[in-house]
Parts: sequence; structure tokens; C-alpha cells
Amino acid sequence: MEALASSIRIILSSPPGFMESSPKCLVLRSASRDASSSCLGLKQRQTLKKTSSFNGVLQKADRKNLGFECRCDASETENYVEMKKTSGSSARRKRLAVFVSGGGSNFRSIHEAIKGKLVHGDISVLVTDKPGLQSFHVPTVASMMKKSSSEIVEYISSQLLGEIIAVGIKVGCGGAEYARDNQIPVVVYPHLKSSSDGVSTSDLIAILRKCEVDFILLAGFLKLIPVELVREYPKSIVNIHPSLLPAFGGKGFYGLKVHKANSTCRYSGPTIHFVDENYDTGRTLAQRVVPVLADDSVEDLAARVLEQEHKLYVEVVSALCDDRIVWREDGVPLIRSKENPEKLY
Ligand SMILES: Nc1nc2c(c(=O)[nH]1)N[C@@H](CN(C=O)c1ccc(C(=O)N[C@@H](CCC(=O)O)C(=O)O)cc1)CN2
Ligand SMILES: NCC(=O)N[C@@H]1O[C@H](COP(=O)([O-])[O-])[C@@H](O)[C@H]1O
Repeated sequence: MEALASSIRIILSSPPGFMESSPKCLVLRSASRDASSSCLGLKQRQTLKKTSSFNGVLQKADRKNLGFECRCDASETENYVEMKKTSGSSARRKRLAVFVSGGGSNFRSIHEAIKGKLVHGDISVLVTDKPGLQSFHVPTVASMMKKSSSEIVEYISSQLLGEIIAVGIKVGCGGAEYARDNQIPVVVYPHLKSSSDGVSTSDLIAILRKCEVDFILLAGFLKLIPVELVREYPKSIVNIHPSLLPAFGGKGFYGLKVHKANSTCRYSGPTIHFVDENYDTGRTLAQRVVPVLADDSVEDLAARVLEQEHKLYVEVVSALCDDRIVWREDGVPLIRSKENPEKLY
């Protein structure tokens, strides 16, 4: 029982971005992260709901995503005036959609660069394949927590003000939480067959158009972007991959799996590429090289690559927002240097 108590903390309030809870609703934040989720930064929250209309509440919460107003920063208006003064053009700041599935550290570093005025764009919407709240039966929660149902019921009953009707787990991701904490609208995509969550590709395209999104940034997003979306945003979707493509790319190569495969080499590093309809086969735009050290663990290598990812993605997004991407006649995309406009790299 102590082990269970140590891995679950009870929060008797609704954290921001969480649906309103009834007096009998507890939010239990589980600190436990199993191996399969470690690369996704998966956090689990458990919610107890006295009502049987749990899914109804979920659907209402998720319907908000479809009706949300696209975000238009006050700062954006202010910067727009600034750009009009300096450039004399009526070009507005670029609008970005970021797609995540996990911890969202690349998303956060881009957002921080925007706040630090290193990137002259704005994030209008965050898209994630991780749904909001989901309701599970107690036995399912028990198997997720690797406990018996009676242990789950006994522990939670000991903490509860009333009896248990259902237990819900919030299977979210750090990126979505960061977005909610920073008032960035969150859309769940793709539509999940298992529940009412998520929008269809055509709905997503409509939302992105409504938000006047210029560029889509994939940052740890683990689903294949369908050809309809790729065609809707030609030369406007980029992805970051944690190896020097074409090495260790393609289906099955994501998260720590990439670093495990790469650990047999002497060098690694992030690649940012334009997205086509297949995994990791689009035109490479930028790369950075890091050494693979003899005594590196997979996690050591992942951390070294991730540090360079954050820097490289900010550099690339800055170039995208400044219209500094140049397509060579053979179809190779290059970046025009900010400091020396004569220089392409
Ligand atoms: N059309 C494209 N979609 C996506 C691309 C792309 O280049 N073109 N890049 C990926 C990101 N990625 C590598 O950078 C990548 C992500 C996921 C996979 C993968 O094998 N996924 C599994 C499912 C994993 C899960 O759902 O947990 C699979 O498809 O079986 C490979 C590469 C994003 N989308
Ligand atoms: N093939 C896709 C892939 O493996 N992407 C990788 O997922 C991680 C997401 O981290 P983050 O959520 O902290 O940005 C990053 O290392 C990114 O390169």
C-alpha cells in the first residue's frame, strides 16, 4: 500500500485546463512513469467522478477544442506595428502550429524563444494525439498501475469522501499541459476510434486555416501526417528527428529507439527536414553533429542530441518566420544567414 501511496498524490482541486470537478471528484496525480512512456514524458492523473455521465463530461470538455477561438497575442499586434515600421511591408508575423506527442521540450524551447523575441512568429495552436481525460474501469487502471483492483479500490476508498463509481486516467503529455498553462489552444488529432476524442483530418485542416497557420512544426509527434495535410501545406511542414538522416529514420524509429540504434556509431545529431507523405524522407533543411562517446548510455546520447535539437529548431523556426528559406534549383532547401544575407547554408 505504501508503494501505491508513494506513487500517487492527491490534488483536491481542478488544475488549470482540467475539467471542473464535482465536490466528490478527486484528481490523483500519479508520478509513476513506466518505461514505455518515459520518452513521451507521460504523466497520469486519476480522476474519480461520482457521475455515470463521465464520458458526457469528457465530450463536453473536448467539444471546447472544436469551438475554441484561435489565439491572437496582444504582442502579435504590437510586433505587427513594429514590423510595418521597419520593413514597410504589410507582412504579418508568421503563425505556427506545433504537433507533439510527449514531453514537448522542443515546443517549450520554441515558445520561450518567441517570448524572448528570438523568433518573430506566434504559436496559434498545439496539436497532440494524446487525448484529454479518459475514463477507465478500475481493473484497467489496476493493470496500468501494475496493482490489483482491490488494492486500487482499497487505497482510493481510504482517501475518498464517498464511494467509487469510476476511475479516470488523464493520459496526456507535457506539451499539452504546457500549452494549457500558456493559454495556447489544444486540439486532439487524429480522431481516436477508442473514444470520442480527436478531430478528423478535414476538421484539423479547417482549424489550421481558421487560425491562418503558415507553418506546421512536428516536435516529437508520433503519428504519420496524412498526404491530405502534406498537400495542404506544401514546403510548410517541418519535423525534427533525433539522428543524422537518412540514418536511423523511418517507421519504428522514434524516441529512445533511435538513440539505441545510433549508439553503435561515432556521431549522431538532430535533423530538421521538410515533411512528405512518408516518415523521414522529406528534404533535409538543417543538421547538427554530436559525438557518440564510448561510455554513453542511451539516455546520455539522447540528452546530448536533445540539447542540440532545442538550439537547431529555434534557428530553423526563426528562419521560417523571417522568410529566410531559399529553395535551390535542384530542390534543396537552404537557410539564408541572418547575420550575413549573402551567405546560404
Ligand atoms: N508524413 C509524415 N509524418 C510524420 C513524419 C514524416 O516525416 N512524414 N515524421 C514523424 C516523426 N517521426 C520521425 O521523425 C516518426 C514518428 C513516429 C514513427 C513511428 O514509427 N510511429 C509508430 C507509432 C508510434 C505510436 O503511435 O506510439 C508507427 O507508425 O507504427 C516514425 C517516425 C511524424 N509524422
Ligand atoms: N522520430 C520522431 C522522434 O523520435 N522525435 C523525437 O522525439 C523527441 C521529442 O521530445 P520533446 O517532446 O521533448 O520535444 C525529440 O528528441 C525528437 O527528436
